[in-house]
Amino acid sequence: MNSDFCFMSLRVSAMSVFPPVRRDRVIAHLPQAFRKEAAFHLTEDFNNKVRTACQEQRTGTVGFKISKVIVVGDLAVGKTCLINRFCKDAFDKNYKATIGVDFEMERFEVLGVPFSLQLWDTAGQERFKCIASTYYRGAQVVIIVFDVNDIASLSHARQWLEDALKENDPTSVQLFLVGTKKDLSSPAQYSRIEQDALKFAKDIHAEYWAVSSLTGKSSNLITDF
Ligand SMILES: Nc1nc2c(ncn2[C@@H]2O[C@H](COP(=O)(O)OP(=O)(O)OP(=O)(O)O)[C@@H](O)[C@H]2O)c(=O)[nH]1
Repeated sequence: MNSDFCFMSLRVSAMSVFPPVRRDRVIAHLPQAFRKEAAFHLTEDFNNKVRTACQEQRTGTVGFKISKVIVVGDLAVGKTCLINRFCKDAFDKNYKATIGVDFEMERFEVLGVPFSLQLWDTAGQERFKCIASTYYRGAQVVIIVFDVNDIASLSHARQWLEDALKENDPTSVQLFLVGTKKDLSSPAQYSRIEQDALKFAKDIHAEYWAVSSLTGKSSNLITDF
């Protein structure tokens, strides 16, 4: 079978299997950073080159683009809740440890181009680390999660980063440092840990976010990938 035909039938069958992209997954404007001190960009909107490239891809034969995202960090810092808030707009207050890894897929449309994220939720518990780390390879994005109420979880972030980068090319991976459970900290407590978090994020060239999966505040960070 001719390869163009193959591609077309794949595309048609994929279109008939998947429902339309959710309205809030249609990205027409460049999402803004949480803190300008640790951000990937400070521009207001997509670069014209990006817009042109997307326009060309929209009419061309480019298929579905997929990025792999791995979410790492200490146990119970809130990795699963972060993903559940983003993917299902849900929050569960009962802790259920991730065993090995879990997986979610989210579809987007960025400037008219189909785009999917594979989100790999990894276990923070030491005894599952070995299994989880076998899924690190091939990541385009690493999200290192810490609890803004637990300074130790921030100090362990460097080790999580090193482990994730052992399996990936450090020059082609985008990093996010995400503080969770912001609803549990007072403004004074939060601003103390934020200084350290921003310093670390700048040091490793990560974009910094602080979120609450309970309230849903700022948990749209993933649209920023
Ligand atoms: N108040 C509050 N609690 C949270 C938040 N995020 C997570 N939690 C709670 O923290 C606990 C752990 O959350 P999980 O998301 O399961 O943590 P995890 O990092 O995935 O844990 P492991 O799978 O063991 O690595 C649960 O009881 C959650 O309800 C948050 O933003 N605010």
